[in-house]
Amino acid sequence: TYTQLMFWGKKCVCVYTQQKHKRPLNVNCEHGVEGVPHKMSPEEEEVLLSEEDEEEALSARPVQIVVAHEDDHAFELDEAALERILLQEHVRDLNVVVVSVAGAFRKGKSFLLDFMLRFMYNQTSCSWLGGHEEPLTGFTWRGGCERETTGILAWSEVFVVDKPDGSKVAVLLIDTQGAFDSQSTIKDCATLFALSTMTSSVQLFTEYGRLALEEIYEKPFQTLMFLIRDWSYPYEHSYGLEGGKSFLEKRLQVKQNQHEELQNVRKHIHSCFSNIGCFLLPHPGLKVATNPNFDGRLTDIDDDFKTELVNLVPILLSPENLVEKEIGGSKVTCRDLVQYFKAYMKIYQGEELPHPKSMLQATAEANNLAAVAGAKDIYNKGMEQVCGGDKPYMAPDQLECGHANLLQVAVKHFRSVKKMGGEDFCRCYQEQLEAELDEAFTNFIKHNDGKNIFYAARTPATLFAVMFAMYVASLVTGFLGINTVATVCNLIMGVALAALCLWAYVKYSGEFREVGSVIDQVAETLWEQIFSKLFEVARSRVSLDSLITAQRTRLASNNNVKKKN
Ligand SMILES: Nc1nc2c(ncn2[C@@H]2O[C@H](COP(=O)(O)OP(=O)(O)OP(=O)(O)O)[C@@H](O)[C@H]2O)c(=O)[nH]1
Ligand SMILES: [Mg+2]
Repeated sequence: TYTQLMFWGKKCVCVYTQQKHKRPLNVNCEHGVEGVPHKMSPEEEEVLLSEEDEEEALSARPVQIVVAHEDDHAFELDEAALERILLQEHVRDLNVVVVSVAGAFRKGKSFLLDFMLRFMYNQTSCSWLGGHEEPLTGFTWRGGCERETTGILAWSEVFVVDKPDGSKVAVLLIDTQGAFDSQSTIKDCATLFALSTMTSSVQLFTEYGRLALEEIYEKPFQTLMFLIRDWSYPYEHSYGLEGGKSFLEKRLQVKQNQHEELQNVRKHIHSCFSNIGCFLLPHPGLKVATNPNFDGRLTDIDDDFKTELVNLVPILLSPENLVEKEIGGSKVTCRDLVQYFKAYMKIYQGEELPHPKSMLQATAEANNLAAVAGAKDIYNKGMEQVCGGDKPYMAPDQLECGHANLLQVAVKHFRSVKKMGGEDFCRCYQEQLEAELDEAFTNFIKHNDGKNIFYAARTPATLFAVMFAMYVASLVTGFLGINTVATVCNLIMGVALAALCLWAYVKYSGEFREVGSVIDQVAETLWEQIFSKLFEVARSRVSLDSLITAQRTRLASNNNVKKKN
């Protein structure tokens, strides 16, 4: 599932109405309570610091994957951090479930994610909500009216969950910078919404969804869950999923007298998501909202809120409800997700608000790149089996045969993956794949050659052979009295000897490597021009002999048959 949660409160709606072009669904709810500024004493800060240190030491923690640069409103993907999380051996090939929370700032997104973390860590226990006096930790949250989360963070531990159908999926939890704070521009908000959730900036998003639909005829996004907090009308729509459903149905109704823009949003949203839900969550109580010393412990939270939280989190995260993320109708693995992140990030580097079309192109590009990466992986794994580091040297023609087979398998895999962008677009990536595999093959050849002891001994052997040939030639020519030729031969022998000594020194010391490689190159040329040709002649003679013998035996057996007849 690419599950999105969106937060709406009264305050957020006010901000929306001021930005009339970015106006999303007209979801309203009142009593949006803003947290109270929490001024920390130096001692508290110290405690916090030491807690931070402790957290650093623990392996599981929030990791910044998209960094927001305040001065120039730019976002930067920390590729290394993202890869460290998603390319871990045990998850990289699993289909991924991305649960991300986006919405207005200061609405308790990080706070909610921390309860999700508790669920992920204690799924099997019915008391996953935690101890009554236990402070809430995980993604950093706090009270106050200043924003806390910036950029995008992911939980460093990707959870591996067994689904009831026996498959394993990887669950990634993502926290995003809140939108509509006083420092962010509209582009910042749109970028973050689109990046982390690809849903929350409704206009950009629904437009993108429509374009994507033209091409693949399937709903491009999976689950969108509106989470409405501090719901205070349970007598009209009850708390939870049922009440949320009836409320949302009312809000998503298309009416004749509505502005066209509002009508479009409502029409598109249904065609974009396979599953739209809404959950009405009660107010967590005044201690949560106004007490600066509130640390997330359950005793300070209202019972109604806790009851609904226990209903909400499993709806999103229990194994039977986890649906893998799909793009263009095919499931996305953790490895693929890295490509999508990179591709989407690229289009947000420009000055302008990204055009929906470019987002579609980026998806198509990432689709193809992910398929290329998958195919390359199949090829590399296969070649490792054929001629990996622990395998002995193999004959070049056998190696070539292995390469040709695996190339075919890899290309077949690439073609079988469902991709966007059309045939011509895919062909470019197929060509890229083939070129990359050819390059990989050259490396495999070198690696294989390195294992051939004679290959390593080629340079000294060639030099020895030159010396020997020159020695014999100088003896013969000296004997015949052609002294000039004998001297030249002696000279060449001397040069070959000096080259041999120099080569041995370079190999031993690792110094003057350029000189070493020149000697290697000269020796290789000599080898290829003279010695390998000699070998070939010898080999062809051998095969000629064997051909003749085979012919003779065939003739003999023919004669025997004739005799018998
Ligand atoms: N009124 C209300 N407050 C809540 C709710 N959930 C959490 N809070 C409080 O909201 C405050 C902000 O929580 P955060 O999780 O840091 O909020 P955020 O949305 O991540 O904020 P940014 O990272 O700044 O965007 C905290 O004091 C929470 O105790 C809720 O359902 N209703
Ligand atoms: Mg936050």
